[in-house]
Amino acid sequence: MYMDISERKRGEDELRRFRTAMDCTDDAIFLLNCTSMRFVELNAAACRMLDYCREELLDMGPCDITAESSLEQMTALYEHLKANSGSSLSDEMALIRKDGSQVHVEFHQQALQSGGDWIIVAVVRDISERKEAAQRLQYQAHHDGLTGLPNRTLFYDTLTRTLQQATEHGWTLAVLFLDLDNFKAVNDTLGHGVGDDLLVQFAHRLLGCVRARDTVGRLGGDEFGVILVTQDEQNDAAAVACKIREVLRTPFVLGQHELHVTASIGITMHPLDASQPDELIKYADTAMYRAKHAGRDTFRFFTAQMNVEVLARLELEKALRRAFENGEFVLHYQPKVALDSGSVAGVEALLRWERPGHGLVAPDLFIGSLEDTGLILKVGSWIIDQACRQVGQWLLSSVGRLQVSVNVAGRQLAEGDINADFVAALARHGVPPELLEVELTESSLMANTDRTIRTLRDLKRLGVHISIDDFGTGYSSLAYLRRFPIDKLKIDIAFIREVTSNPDDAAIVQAIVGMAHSLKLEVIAEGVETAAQLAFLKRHRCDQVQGYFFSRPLALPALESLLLKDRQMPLPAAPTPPHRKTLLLVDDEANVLSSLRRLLRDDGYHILCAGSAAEGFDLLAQHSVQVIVCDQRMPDMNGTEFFGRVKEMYQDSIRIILSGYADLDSVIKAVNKGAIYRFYTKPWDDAVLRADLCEAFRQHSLLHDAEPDHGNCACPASDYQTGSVAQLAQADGPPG
Ligand SMILES: Nc1nc2c(ncn2[C@@H]2O[C@H](COP(=O)(O)O[C@H]3[C@@H](O)[C@H](n4cnc5c(=O)[nH]c(N)nc54)O[C@@H]3COP(=O)(O)O)[C@@H](O)[C@H]2O)c(=O)[nH]1
Repeated sequence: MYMDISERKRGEDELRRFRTAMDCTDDAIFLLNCTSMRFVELNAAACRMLDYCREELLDMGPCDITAESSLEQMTALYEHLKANSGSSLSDEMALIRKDGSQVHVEFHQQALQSGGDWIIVAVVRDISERKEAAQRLQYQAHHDGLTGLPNRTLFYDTLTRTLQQATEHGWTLAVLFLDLDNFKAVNDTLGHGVGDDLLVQFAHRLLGCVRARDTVGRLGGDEFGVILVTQDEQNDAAAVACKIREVLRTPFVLGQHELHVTASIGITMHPLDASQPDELIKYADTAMYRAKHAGRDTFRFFTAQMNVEVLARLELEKALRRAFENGEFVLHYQPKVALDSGSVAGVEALLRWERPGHGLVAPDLFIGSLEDTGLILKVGSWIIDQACRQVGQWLLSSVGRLQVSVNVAGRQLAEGDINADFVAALARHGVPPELLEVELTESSLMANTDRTIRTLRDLKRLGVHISIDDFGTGYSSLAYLRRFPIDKLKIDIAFIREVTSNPDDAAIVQAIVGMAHSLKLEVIAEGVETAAQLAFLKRHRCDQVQGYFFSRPLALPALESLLLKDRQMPLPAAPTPPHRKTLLLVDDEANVLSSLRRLLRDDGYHILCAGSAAEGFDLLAQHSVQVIVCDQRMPDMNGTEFFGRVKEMYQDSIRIILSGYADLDSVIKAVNKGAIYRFYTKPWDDAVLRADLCEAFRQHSLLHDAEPDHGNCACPASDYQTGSVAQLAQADGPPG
């Protein structure tokens, strides 16, 4: 039996001719069945392009070789081509080779109907070289061919973009303009080849001075630009400028030449100096010229004030580095006094700098710089060692046991190892740990909490005492502070200054003492300067005080002579016993005070006189006063304001205004607030005033004494009926 196979042979011949024709082109050709989404035919160029063999590709679909499109996107595209059969679609995309690498292609696709099926014919051309060439051109147009840095055009574009972001996010930017000093001489004497090498090496060093997000560009010749996103405005910019100067200290090796090169740097700030890119670059250029005129190898800000500030800071930092090496730091000591006994309970070590040509410099002027530069780590360790050494020497001398507290700065706590410092110093000087105390501010505790807790627990285990300095200013609650193993709170000086006259401060101090004691913590008050503050603090059970009232911080010899003379400090006399009837008269006119004193001298009162409201507050802090008579018009504070405060701080007192004129408004307000018990106008009626004072003391005694006074007043009108002498009387009886 014979079969006619001529038809089949013709078909095979056609297919062979078709494949041969397809293989003749360098473009890859893919035929895809739209229903199966599989390739049904492809040419040798397709296999070469993607590095697959024909059989592998015939087992794959378009999604297996494209980097960017999903099946849904492909299907949608093919539906579009089917609907527009006859028209073709061209685009560029990336295909994935067998090894995962990508090849950039340009393709033309068309949909053809074949029987019941739709076939997509894709002709694909490798355009990698063209793309790379375009990219190369683009790069060359924006980069400096010698150093590879962004050129002026790209630097400008980058600055424009960064300025937009800075405006959106409220950042500050610094633009640095750098020019190599004497570069022309290098070119002229050593040749341009050496000059080029120098520029390349300089560019590398420059890149090492900035963070990844900053931009370094070559603006032309030996001029370079830097864009910095700053956090601390001029300090960041100055720090980078210093770093650049520092990296230039190492000589450049150029062939057989070794060159010392410096740069002049100008700095502008956005938004301070300008907000437009060309202005910022121009001003930085101007500032760079100022740096050149200042002698080269330096930097200048465009704004003169910044130069003053930054240069002064840098000068200070340089001097501080020398100070440590030259042993210019010393410790002074300020006594802390126990309020139950009056004895010196310990001393605080306070850093001082004996700066040549400047005398003794207070720490407020340099502690910040020690922290900024990180020098505080070395100086802080030295302070701990010095304090332990001193305690050890005292133990061996007639001074004997004395606790020393040491301030520890935030950065020291966060980055140093104060525990190791104490372990080493205590051992070195043979000192019992309980004779050392650390003072830490609330704010330094708030940062880096976990590490701080570990450090403080270690210190506590060691036996060193822990005190919170400047307490009350750090917005932390006592509940928060309980996480730290604290022994003592030091109330900030801000609350002590007006503690005797400001009801808020008085209330805060009382609350701190009360809460601290309930948590078994000791309390010390700092900045105590007056007997009144001292009396107030003693009365409100503060444990210790420190301040100029007893002693300023002293150099070692002065402290030792104080300690050896008498460790007992004079405490204020005990307040007037409450059973004595104490009357406070407050008037700025001395003759009024002496008339009143004369009038009342036989009535059995302990009379205190104050010439101002301020003196009145001081006397109130130091005595138990039951009745106060105050003038209304006084220069420092009027009577009603005075009594408004007194009412909050000494609620039991009975308060009487004696006025030469009637400012009825404020008096009525004060009466209604319960701040005033009686109001008299001058001249007063002697008998009435005496009788009323007598009654006021009686009322006070009735309300507040365990054993009320039943009338031992010497006043002739002691049986006088209350109320009848008052021009104005408060509505709801005596305050209390
Ligand atoms: N990290 C470190 N900080 C230290 C160190 N030594 C000091 N300091 C801190 O510097 C700040 C200023 O200290 P100083 O100039 O020594 O002032 C202290 C006292 O002189 C001052 N003081 C004391 N009594 C009074 C007073 O009655 N009135 C008044 N106006 N000032 C007074 O207070 C300062 C002590 O403060 P404190 O530490 O909070 O107890 C200061 O913040 C120091 O902490 C150090 O070695 N390391």
